[in-house]
Amino acid sequence: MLELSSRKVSGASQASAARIGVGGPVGSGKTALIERLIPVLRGRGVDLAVVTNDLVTKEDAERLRRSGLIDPARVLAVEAGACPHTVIREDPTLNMAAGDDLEASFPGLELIIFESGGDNLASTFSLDLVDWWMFVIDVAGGDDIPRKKGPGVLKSDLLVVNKTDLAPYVGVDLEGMLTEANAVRAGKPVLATNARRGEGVEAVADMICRAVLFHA
Ligand SMILES: Nc1nc2c(ncn2[C@@H]2O[C@H](COP(=O)(O)OP(=O)(O)OP(=O)(O)O)[C@@H](O)[C@H]2O)c(=O)[nH]1
Repeated sequence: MLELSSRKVSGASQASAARIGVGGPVGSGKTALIERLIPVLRGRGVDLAVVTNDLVTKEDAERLRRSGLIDPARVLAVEAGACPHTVIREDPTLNMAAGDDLEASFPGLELIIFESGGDNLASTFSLDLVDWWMFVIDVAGGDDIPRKKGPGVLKSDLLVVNKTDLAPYVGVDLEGMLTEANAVRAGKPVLATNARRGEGVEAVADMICRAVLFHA
């Protein structure tokens, strides 16, 4: 804890990496979206690293390390061991420490992406951990998800509706779902993606670059 406090104090005089969260229900496509974002952001010159959260394994971290998209040393895993939101909201100490380790190992790091373990619609990130966070839902989860107004849908800085390609197969009116999502979020951004094919990922990267990294 002492080390974490020191980082925050010293952070005032030295640039530290922006920290963003990626949350959402189980299987909505959080890792798939991150796999798509990594090359797009790196292509724009963003120096980045990733912290994954899983319940009792390091599955997502191992998947990213094997992907060839990023130096495996830039991917750290946190095992939540409990409800995933506990370690991104109630007590994010383990994640903060993982972020600090990455910053110590990679001076000049500009962005750290924290992927939450799959959770429910009430999941949110502590702003002690991240500066900005997105919530990823998917079309196959049902077009009523925005209407249910869970905190993840309402409070996230960006809502991503993923798996747009599946809409015709699960009887979802994608345009209607996006309209409802925009309505419940009262002006906060909503983007649609197909992480399998990479569609919509540039727009997500644009938002990160503008809203978080303050790139022109
Ligand atoms: N058709 C389609 N499949 C997708 C898309 N995005 C992800 N998937 C698939 O959905 C499944 C779950 O994707 P993941 O990226 O593992 O989802 P996740 O949210 O990280 O999952 P957890 O970490 O277990 O919560 C995988 O089989 C992906 O290939 C998409 O846009 N379209």
